[in-house]
Amino acid sequence: MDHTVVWDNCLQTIRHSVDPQSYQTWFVPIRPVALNSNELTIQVPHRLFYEFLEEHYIDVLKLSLNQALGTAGRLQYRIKPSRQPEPAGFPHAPKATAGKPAPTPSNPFVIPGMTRPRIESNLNGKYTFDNFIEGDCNSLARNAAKAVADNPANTAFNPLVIHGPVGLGKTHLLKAVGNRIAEKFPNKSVLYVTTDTFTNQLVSSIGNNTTNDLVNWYQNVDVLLVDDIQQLINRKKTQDVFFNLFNVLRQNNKAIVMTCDRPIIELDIEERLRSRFQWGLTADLSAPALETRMAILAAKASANEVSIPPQVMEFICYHIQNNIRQLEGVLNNLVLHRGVNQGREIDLELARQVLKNFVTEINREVTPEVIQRTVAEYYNLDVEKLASATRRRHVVLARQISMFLVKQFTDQSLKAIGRMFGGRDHATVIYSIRTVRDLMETNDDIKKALEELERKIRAGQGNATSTKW
Ligand SMILES: Nc1ncnc2c1ncn2[C@@H]1O[C@H](COP(=O)(O)OP(=O)(O)OP(=O)(O)O)[C@@H](O)[C@H]1O
Repeated sequence: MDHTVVWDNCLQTIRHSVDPQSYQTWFVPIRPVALNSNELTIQVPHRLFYEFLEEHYIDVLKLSLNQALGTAGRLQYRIKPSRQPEPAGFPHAPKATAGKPAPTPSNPFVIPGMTRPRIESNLNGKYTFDNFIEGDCNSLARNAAKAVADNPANTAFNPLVIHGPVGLGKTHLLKAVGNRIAEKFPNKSVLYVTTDTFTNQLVSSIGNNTTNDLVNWYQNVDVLLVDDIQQLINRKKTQDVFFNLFNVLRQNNKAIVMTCDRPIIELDIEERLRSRFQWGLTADLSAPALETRMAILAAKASANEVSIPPQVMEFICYHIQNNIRQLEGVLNNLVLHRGVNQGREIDLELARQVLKNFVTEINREVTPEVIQRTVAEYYNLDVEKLASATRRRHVVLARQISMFLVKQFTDQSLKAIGRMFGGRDHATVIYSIRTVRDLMETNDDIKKALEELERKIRAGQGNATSTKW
């Protein structure tokens, strides 16, 4: 068996163990290069690849190697040498004519009458990798962006395209690349531009007959950061000019990072441009999980020196799920309300008030019915079972936990609680509450279940009071 056959066999296993996007991103670019007895050497395009594989796919790689070479199989990585020849047919950069220096291009960012180029304000240092919270939803994009920022002249991800829906941090990452490069490599020229701005510059350059100047000027940048390339759609002339610029920059080993609100494959632009955008790495951002949203909100609150109690934070993040900009909007409104109300504490009531402007549906108050429903759902029971006479163990436990939670979350009397659980007397309710308290001390599973239930109840409701256990 030679190395290609072994690697093909490995890929068979890997393909069944990872999702198609990860397979495409992390395994298709790998090349097998050698097999020495039981040691397979694979070539990866970049150090980040190696680190990412080791961090996220080591088990899959081991499994595939075991199956291909047996348990003695070993894997060796080799990093691809950085300078690669361009793909065939790649257009060459226009060169200055021999003997004549290339004309000094004019800066399209300079507004007549202004001495400072506007480009400065586009990278004001606000967005960095440090204040970008990492989660499963964004770790590929963040790591790839950081790899480009750490080594812009030699990046294997050229272009890097970050795509994802509104408000999930595309611009933040793009600017973080720029800010980091500006800090680490002050001699490199970094340019952040939105596709709209580029189009506007192009339109006015056409009017002034200075399109060549514009393109020449852009060719001088070392790192081009282009936001919102979906704005290329239906702009034929911008696509043409951008196509040439892209080719020249890439051929000169200049890094290009772009953002898009959709995957490149769905971008309705000229095929030649789309295929070039696919040469590098495409990394997506997806909606963050509750924990990541909480971490983001906590970081933003702390940056604004605002203190938000954890249950209020959870309540907010439970309701704002798909857009971090909205999360920031809620935070800003809370700060505003707090100011207007002379330093009022940020509590659930205030959060509820503010959230009404952001989401159409805020869950109802905590009632015994809500608690019963939450517990029944958690234990996969019909809610009626909680009030029934059945003595089956898991139903009894769910019933006792429900009584306990109703006592914690509401003002219901023991007698009233007994009534709502099938007419039980108050001694039974007391016994149930004690039992649950004891179980919490001695049984980790029950403790976890109660924490989870409490979280669900708080997160789903607007006015839960804090529990007393
Ligand atoms: N993981 C994160 N950590 C910290 N802040 C984040 C994170 N994700 C998003 N944000 C913040 O959310 C706000 C919106 O992000 P950004 O403007 O980058 O979104 P976008 O994806 O470019 O949106 P659009 O498609 O509307 O342009 C920013 O203030 C950004 O700092």
